[in-house]
Amino acid sequence: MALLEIKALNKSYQSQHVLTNIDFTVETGEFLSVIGPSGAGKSTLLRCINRLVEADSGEIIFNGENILKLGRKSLRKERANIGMVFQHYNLVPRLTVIENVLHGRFGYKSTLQGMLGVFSEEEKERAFYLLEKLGIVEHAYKRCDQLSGGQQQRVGICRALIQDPKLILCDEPIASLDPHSSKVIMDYLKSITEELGITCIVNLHQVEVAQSYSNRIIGLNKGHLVFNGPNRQLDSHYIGEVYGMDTRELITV
Ligand SMILES: Nc1ncnc2c1ncn2[C@@H]1O[C@H](COP(=O)(O)OP(=O)(O)OP(=O)(O)O)[C@@H](O)[C@H]1O
Repeated sequence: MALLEIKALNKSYQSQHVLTNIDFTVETGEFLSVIGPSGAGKSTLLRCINRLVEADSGEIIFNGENILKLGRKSLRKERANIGMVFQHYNLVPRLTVIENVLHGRFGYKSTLQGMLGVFSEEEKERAFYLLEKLGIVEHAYKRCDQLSGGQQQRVGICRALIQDPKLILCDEPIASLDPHSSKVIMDYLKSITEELGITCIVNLHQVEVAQSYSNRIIGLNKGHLVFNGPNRQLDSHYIGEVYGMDTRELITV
């Protein structure tokens, strides 16, 4: 059974169709990129999956449950299985790295435990292990606003991983980073998928990054799914379909 199955998903804002009849499935362990021009609906698609944005119709079957039908309590439980990595990191800048990572456990805590910052020794050990794995353990007690963008994004990935998720949604995780930091982040995301068996869906602006890291690519154009295939199949014809222009033009953009 697929880990995630999206069926006839629709989303509009006011009268504007942002996602139209989207269908695709994601298997466990896949590294899937979503590409498309600005405004194509990539972020909206990702946010519908964990219901940060409410879809209008369709089904999102994750882990055997239709996410769109879940009540508040079951949604909270299922969301713990879905980590999210954001373009602008979404960390609490005045808190330390380790505190930000532990925030990833909030989905498993009562409100009071969360407010009091009650974490087990096991959770703290896991947080240090992940920081070590992502090469930033020496910054554990620094405030997050003292770190570079690439380091903050690694904190964001640790926060997602400590949830122990089955799926990680990454919304343009490298859009604010320089080429070197972007490579470091993409390499980490890829190795996480391979080593921990976590499925990754990554929104990307850069076609060549999608081609070199993904098993499969999905292309959106104006809210329509216009490509869904293995990365090697995304040739200049399909790139033109996704970006809605002559690909010779794309090379000069
Ligand atoms: N909260 C909102 N209210 C109204 N319209 C919105 C809202 N969020 C997004 N949109 C519109 O929906 C469309 C798709 O936006 P979305 O952010 O999903 O695209 P995207 O492909 O992620 O774009 P980008 O690559 O520029 O981030 C855009 O036209 C956008 O203006």
